Amino acid sequence: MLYPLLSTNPIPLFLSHQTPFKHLTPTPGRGVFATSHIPAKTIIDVCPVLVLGLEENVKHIEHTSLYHYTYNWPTTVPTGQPRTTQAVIFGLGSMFNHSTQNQNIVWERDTRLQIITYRALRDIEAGEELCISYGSHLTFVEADTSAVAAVEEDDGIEQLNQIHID
Ligand SMILES: C[S@@+](CC[C@H](N)C(=O)[O-])C[C@H]1O[C@@H](n2cnc3c(N)ncnc32)[C@H](O)[C@@H]1O
Repeated sequence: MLYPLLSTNPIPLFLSHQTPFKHLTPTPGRGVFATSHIPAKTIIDVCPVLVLGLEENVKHIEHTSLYHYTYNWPTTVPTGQPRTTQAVIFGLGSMFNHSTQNQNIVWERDTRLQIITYRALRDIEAGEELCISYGSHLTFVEADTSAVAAVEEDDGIEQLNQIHID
């Protein structure tokens, strides 16, 4: 069953439980797929986020399913020290699966505007799943067990530096 995602987004995408690429290990659950060619550097989506309080996250969210749909988000405690909390991503951002081997989407936080921008890392062909990197501290076993570990410091903060944006 394919769910078209065209109503609010000009990029041709669909949400599905299946990958049409048999040589790729399918990721569990739903994922986002391209319905036609997407050129490198295309902005896929700009998603607003809900930044969770540190205490709210530890006391509540970590004990719920929502925990699997949050991103690390930098924050500052009242004493001025930097800390990492979590943020809920609205829209497509919560539906991208992780891939070490086949990452084709990069993302960048804007902590002032509280948004995340997703962009094509390279040309993406019709039928390919759009995958991001969740970084190196996964809370699940990656479906593609042949994947090599992600670079330790790569938690997505500097990912847009990997591509040159004109
Ligand atoms: C943000 S959700 C992604 C959407 C999710 N597949 C769904 O159907 O709602 C993150 C969850 O997807 C699963 N997931 C994402 N990438 C994966 C991968 N490479 N291998 C195994 N599970 C993955 C994990 O259960 C993870 O906690």
